[in-house]
Amino acid sequence: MSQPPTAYQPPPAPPAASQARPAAPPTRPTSAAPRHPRVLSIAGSDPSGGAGIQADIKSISAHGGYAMAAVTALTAQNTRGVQDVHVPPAGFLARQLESLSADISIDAVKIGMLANAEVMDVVGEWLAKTRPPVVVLDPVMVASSGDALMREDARTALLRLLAHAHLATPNIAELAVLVGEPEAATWEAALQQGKSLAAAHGTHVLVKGGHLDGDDCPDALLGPDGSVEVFDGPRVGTPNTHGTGCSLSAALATLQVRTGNWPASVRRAKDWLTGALRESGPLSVGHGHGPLNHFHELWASAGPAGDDFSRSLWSDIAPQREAIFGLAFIKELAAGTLDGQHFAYYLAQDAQYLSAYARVLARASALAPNEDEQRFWAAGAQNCLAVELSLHRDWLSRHPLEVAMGPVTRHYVNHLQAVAYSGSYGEVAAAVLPCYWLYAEVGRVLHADYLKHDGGATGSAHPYGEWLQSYADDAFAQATARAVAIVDAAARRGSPLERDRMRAAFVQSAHDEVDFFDAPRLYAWLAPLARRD
Ligand SMILES: Nc1ncnc2c1ncn2[C@@H]1O[C@H](COP(=O)(O)OP(=O)(O)OP(=O)(O)O)[C@@H](O)[C@H]1O
Ligand SMILES: Cc1ncc(CO)c(N)n1
Repeated sequence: MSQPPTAYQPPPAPPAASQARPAAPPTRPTSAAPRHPRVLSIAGSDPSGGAGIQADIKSISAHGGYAMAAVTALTAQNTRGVQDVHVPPAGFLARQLESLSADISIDAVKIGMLANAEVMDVVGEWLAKTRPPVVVLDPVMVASSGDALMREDARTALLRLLAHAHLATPNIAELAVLVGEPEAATWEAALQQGKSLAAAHGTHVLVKGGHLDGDDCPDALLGPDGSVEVFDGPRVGTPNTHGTGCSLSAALATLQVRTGNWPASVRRAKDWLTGALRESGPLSVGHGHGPLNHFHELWASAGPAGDDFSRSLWSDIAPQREAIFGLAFIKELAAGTLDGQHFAYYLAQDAQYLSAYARVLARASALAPNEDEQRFWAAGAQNCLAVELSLHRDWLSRHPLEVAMGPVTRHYVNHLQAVAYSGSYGEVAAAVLPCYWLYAEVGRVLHADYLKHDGGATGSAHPYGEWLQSYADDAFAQATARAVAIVDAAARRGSPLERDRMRAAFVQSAHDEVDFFDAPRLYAWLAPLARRD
């Protein structure tokens, strides 16, 4: 049997000591590898998108390749099984393949479902002429559902095709058909069959343990020289195994262009596949064997879309939001029964806080990536100083109490200043957000409550009515919405690590907001000691 056509130089014989687990040499120099390998899938169509060319395109793309597809057959199938197969004339497949090789450099080919011997021979002839540097043959005969995808009389044509492949990836059943033996009942028996196939056809064979029982799901790479390398992996408890073989072989073809090393390609592809099985649940496709999540890595690291990030922040601080409305300070403020000393302490601390907060907003303004956001934060800083401080001074003039910065205010301000000093723009924006957002929320709820109970009266009956009325302010609600949108935009631009830091800064500030409302209960009694005349 002739060696498959390949672009690489034959490797030197491995030293005797490494005979048991030889490291396969690179099939091509990595430095020559294209940034986006151009990978052709020659396979059948699975309209449900989990197997066949649809899976191959996703798998190639997930590994950074440019995917192409020449369709060998149309199947009518879903996650429950294959209902029908239509095979277009083999001559037209030949036309597709010729069109591609006439124009495009093909770095790797993955071969999947070939419905009959004529189709196999067309592919074999094209491979013999084109000699792509990487050819992976997945000898698709039956799908996970057990439905036959290839007629038995095509077996010999498939064996002929093996001569053009660098790697074959049969499952246990397909392996048995290829070696002409009964299906292996054990992993060891499967390895023996893989060894003899690799030796007989001068190619690498990946024996896959997917169809065996056990907690593990090993695969093994058998070299034409008798080498055996086993790749352990956990068995993922999921019914979503539709297209595992297609996806694995397409990933291997793509990775091999980059690594030039089959064991390295198998290790990476297997780890990726395990993750794709683990993360398959959220896709919710069909009622049978659902598809894998080909893009689980990309989607996990992709920036959150729209307002997804701020929504998740808001739900992260659900306990803090609940805690605020359970505080005696908030309940008594709403009811008008709050101790005047507590209220005065709160106002005095708020004045202290706002002056420090204005500096942190000024820092956000300094870091802002555009003039719009620069202006927004600068206006916020100005507003804190000009409007809110004067409001509090008016109140404080009627509640003459001046205290030094209390421990809770100090804690909150320290956190904000630390982020302002060393954090990114996104972190600063996230750290200042709870002050806007929780204040707006508390204002909205207390104001609505106040209107309900006092019927929108002037507030003379309610000792804090005037203050509560000023609390819910449309302009402030708008500024809050803008701050939320800014944080979402920063999260989209940021890395996963930065988003984690933004979240941590945000949650810490929300904690501090709760404590801030609770501080009068704990520290107002100290205030007279700090009174300055
Ligand atoms: N439940 C599982 N957990 C982890 N890995 C699995 C699981 N099932 C299959 N695999 C892995 O998926 C890959 C494909 O193996 P499998 O034996 O299922 O191939 P196949 O039968 O050709 O696939 P297909 O179902 O697409 O025809 C192998 O790497 C195998 O180890
Ligand atoms: C088109 C096609 N190819 C391969 C498989 C094997 O999973 C399938 N189910 N459908």
